Amino acid sequence: MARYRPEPAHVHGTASRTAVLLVNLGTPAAPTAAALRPYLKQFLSDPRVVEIPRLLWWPILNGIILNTRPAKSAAKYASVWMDEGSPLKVHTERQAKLVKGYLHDALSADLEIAWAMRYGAPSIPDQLDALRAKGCTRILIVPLYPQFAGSTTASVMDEVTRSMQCWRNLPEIRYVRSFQDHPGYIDALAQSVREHWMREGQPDRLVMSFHGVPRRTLELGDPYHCECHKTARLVAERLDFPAERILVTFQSRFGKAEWLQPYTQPTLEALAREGVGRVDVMCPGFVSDCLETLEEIAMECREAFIHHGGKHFHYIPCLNERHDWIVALTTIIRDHLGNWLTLPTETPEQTALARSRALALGARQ
Ligand SMILES: C=CC1=C(C)c2cc3[nH]c(cc4nc(cc5[nH]c(cc1n2)c(C)c5CCC(=O)O)C(CCC(=O)O)=C4C)c(C)c3C=C
Ligand SMILES: [Fe+2]
Ligand SMILES: [Fe+2]
Repeated sequence: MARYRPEPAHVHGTASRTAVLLVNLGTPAAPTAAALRPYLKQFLSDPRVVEIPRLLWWPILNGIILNTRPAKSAAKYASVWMDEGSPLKVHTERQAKLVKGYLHDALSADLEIAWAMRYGAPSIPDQLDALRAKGCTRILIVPLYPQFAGSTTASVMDEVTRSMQCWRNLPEIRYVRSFQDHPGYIDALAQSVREHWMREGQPDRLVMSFHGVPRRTLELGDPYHCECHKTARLVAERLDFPAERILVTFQSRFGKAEWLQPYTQPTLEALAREGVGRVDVMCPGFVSDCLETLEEIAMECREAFIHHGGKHFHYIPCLNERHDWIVALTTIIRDHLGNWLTLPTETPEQTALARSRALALGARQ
C-alpha cells in the first residue's frame, strides 16, 4: 500500500487547471562516463526496456554493461553535443516552447505546458509534482513517440501511474497513445523530404530507418513494427518516387538477441556493394534529432556506406522545430484536450465563493 503524502494546501477543493506534459526518452546530463552511468542504469533497469528476468539481468547490467558502455557511449554523445546540451533535450525544450506559443492565442492563458524525460531530468514525478503544485487537475501526457512500443510509450504510462501512487487527490489523466498515421505528422515528414530533394535532387534509394526493438516483442503482440510500416507507407504514398526504391529498416540493435529486421547498417552496406551510388536516409520514428540519428545514422552509417563503395550519403534531419510539425503537434494536443478546452478554470477563491453561496442557500455539509 502506498504511503500517501498530504496534498499541497492550495489544491484542496475544486480549483482546476489544465496541463500538457510532453515526454521524451531522456538523455545524460553531460557527455561523460560519470553522467552516462546513472542514466544507463535507470534506462536499462526498466523492465519495459529489458524483459530478461532480473536475477539473470542484474549481474550482466551491473557487472558488465555499466562498466563498459558509459565510456563508449560518452564519446559518441561528445561528438554530437550542442552548446545548450544534449540534442534530444535541446529539441524537446524548444518544441515545448513553440507549442506554448502556438497554443497561446487559441487557449485560455491558463494552460500549463511542461516537458519531462522518462530517464534523467527533468523527471516525470518532479514535473507532475510541479503541475500539481500549480493546481492542475487535468493533465494530458504526450509521449513524443509517433509509434507505440511497450519499451517507450507504455513505459511513460507506467511512470506516470507510479509517480502518483503517493498522491491522495488524483488528477484526470489523458494520453496521446501514438500518432503514427496523423496527417499533419505524415505531411511534415513528406514535405521535409521534398524540400531536401528540391535542393539536392533525388537519390537512388530512400531509406526510412526506425529504432529497433527485440523481434520477440513483435511475436508477443507489440504493435510497434506495424505502426512503423504504416508511417513509412503513408509517407511513401505522398512522395512522387518509385515504391521499389524505398526501404524500411531498423537501427540501434542492443544486445545479442534478434531485433526487427532488416538492420539499417548492413542494409546500407549491401546497397553500397550492389553499386547504389546515392542513398538518402531519414528517421521518421524520432521527432527530434538525437544520438541515434546524428551519430549512429549521420556519422557511423555514412562511414559504412562510403567504406563499402557508396558515393553520396544524405541524412534528412528529423522534424525538430519545423513549423508544419509544430502545427501538427498542437493539432494533436488540441484534439486530445477536447472538452478540457471549454471547461471553465476555477480558482480557489471561486470555489470558496461557490461553497459559501451553497451554504447560504441551506446546503448541508
Ligand atoms: C524511438 C523509439 C525508441 C525505441 C522503440 C527504443 C527502444 C529501445 N532502446 C534501447 C536501448 C537504448 N536506446 C538508447 C538511446 C535512444 N533510444 C531512443 C528511442 C527509442 N528506443 C532515443 C531517442 C535514444 C537517444 C537518446 C539520446 O540521448 O539522444 C540508448 C542509449 C545510448 C547508448 O548508450 O547507445 C540505449 C542503451 C532498448 C534496449 C530498446 C528496446 C527494447
Ligand atoms: Fe533506444
Ligand atoms: Fe545507438
